[in-house]
Amino acid sequence: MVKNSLVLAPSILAADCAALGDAVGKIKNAGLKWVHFDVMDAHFVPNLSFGPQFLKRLRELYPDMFFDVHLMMDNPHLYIDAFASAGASLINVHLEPDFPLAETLREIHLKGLKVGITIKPKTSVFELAPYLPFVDLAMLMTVEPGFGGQTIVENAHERIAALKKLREEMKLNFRIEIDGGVTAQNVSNCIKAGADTIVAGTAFFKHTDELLAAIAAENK
Ligand SMILES: O=C(CO)[C@H](O)[C@H](O)COP(=O)(O)O
Repeated sequence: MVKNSLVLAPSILAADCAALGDAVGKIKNAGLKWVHFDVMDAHFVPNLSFGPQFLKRLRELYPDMFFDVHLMMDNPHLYIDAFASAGASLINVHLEPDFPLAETLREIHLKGLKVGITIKPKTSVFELAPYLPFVDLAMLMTVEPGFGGQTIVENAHERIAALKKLREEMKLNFRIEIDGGVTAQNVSNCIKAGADTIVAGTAFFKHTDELLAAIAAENK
């Protein structure tokens, strides 16, 4: 059975956008290594966020942090080079848009980065299967992507458990990441269902101590 270490990846989407450097500092001071970057193109999702130049500057300030880059974009393959050069540690692309997905996963891997794939809440977990042998991490969006601060979808636990079962059946060991609506109150059940990599924006930046305590309780 796969037992990946538990990782909390705070999303800086929920931080003060005028002080992103301080936000990464807060993550580091909490003893965490992963930082989640939500990149939005106003096409795949109805919102815009940050581009590679933000990542590049934060990489200069924080050379040792793990930058988990979630591309919510229709054409993510056109930006792999830019985000890799800017300092991404992992690049995560969605399954849903029409672009050369398999080639893009290979390109991310060949650049020496960790490879992630993501699905929206209404996409079947089983659609991930052909790509799972080629990724280090599979992420389930637990809200409709585009905005922070939403409520977690009702079937999050079932979807996490289904992905965990698929991972066991396929004898793989990719990480299972969840993103959206995670709180100190619901994180334990998500971890029990099989999530090992937790993205949290609002909960981390607004309720830091409660979230860290809830995760620490599951990490014993
Ligand atoms: O990908 C995202 C939105 O598309 C965010 O990462 C996600 O919603 C996390 O934010 P919060 O923890 O505030 O729900």
